[in-house]
Amino acid sequence: MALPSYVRIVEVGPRDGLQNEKATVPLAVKIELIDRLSDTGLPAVEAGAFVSPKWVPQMADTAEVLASIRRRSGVGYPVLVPNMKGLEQAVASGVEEIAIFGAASEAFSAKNINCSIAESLERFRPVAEAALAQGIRVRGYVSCVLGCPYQGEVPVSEVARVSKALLDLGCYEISLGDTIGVGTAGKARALVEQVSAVVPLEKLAVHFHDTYGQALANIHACLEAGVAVVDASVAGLGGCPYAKGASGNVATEDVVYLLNGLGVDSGVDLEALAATGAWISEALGRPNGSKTGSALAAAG
Ligand SMILES: CC(C)(COP(=O)([O-])OP(=O)([O-])OC[C@H]1O[C@@H](n2cnc3c(N)ncnc32)[C@H](O)[C@@H]1OP(=O)([O-])[O-])[C@@H](O)C(=O)NCCC(=O)NCCSC(=O)C[C@@](C)(O)CC(=O)[O-]
Repeated sequence: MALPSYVRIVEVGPRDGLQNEKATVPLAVKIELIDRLSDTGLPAVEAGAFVSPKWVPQMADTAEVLASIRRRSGVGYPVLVPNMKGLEQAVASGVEEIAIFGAASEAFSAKNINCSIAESLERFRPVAEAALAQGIRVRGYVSCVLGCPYQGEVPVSEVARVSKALLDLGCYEISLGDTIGVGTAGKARALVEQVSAVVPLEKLAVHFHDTYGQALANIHACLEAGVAVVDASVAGLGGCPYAKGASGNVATEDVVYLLNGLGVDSGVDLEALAATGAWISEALGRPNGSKTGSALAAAG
């Protein structure tokens, strides 16, 4: 299949990237990160999560973050919502988009959101209904699509089943998450081909963590299979609190560099993005997880 001419990048650094940071990231840093990312041309910047602060303390100030960011026209600021309590907070914060998040692995579902897959889908149903009734868009995540940190292999049929269930709840897009970054290009492509039998290709996004260094290869394979939405995290920030050892998402800078090389438009200003990646890495006191960002910084 020909590559798409435009790829929509969903920046997840301020949520997926920061949620695993041990030290509390100051509110002002979160706000500046989101504002700087919004200025790079990214169409969506995931801004936080209305989850239990006992489970993920780093996201506890999501309402304050949303109250202070400069909401740029044309940029979406989705937030994660696991239940009705989270939705109430999201609505109070004036969000226009939420993401509900399930898993294709029973073991991960239990660790991450403390319920079975079936229970999670029943929990999401009223959340999606109420959100849609108020004009709030709903995105769906499926975790562990190419492997689970607790149960190992995950059948593609389960990924397809949960993806379809989220689509049927009203999600406009399903993001397939390789939570622990174990996937390889052939498996990623086969996954997209099989899931697209039940969820239209144009409603699929891919979300690769780079634990085994395969994320870019996987993304390329998925683009060739017809996917045109890619999640990524500036400076490769992140990891999942419920997937020990999993590294961050693929770095957004690396994805933009790949797309530029392929002649695929993303609308993102790579220089501004790389400067933001260098800045947040320094602010967090961690090495820049983007190869492209590091190379651009070294080149001056
Ligand atoms: C789902 C729950 C809430 C169930 O947690 P639970 O303990 O089963 O829930 P509960 O309903 O029994 O409530 C327990 C306490 O949490 C409170 N509570 C309940 N809900 C909320 C809420 N929304 N906001 C704030 N507080 C909440 C509730 O009020 C109560 O407080 P208490 O009475 O003990 O003081 C919990 O397990 C949770 O918050 N999990 C979130 C886990 C999470 O955020 N994981 C990371 C994101 S997923 C991810 O990273 C993967 C992804 C998306 O990136 C894709 C990929 O890479 O695979």
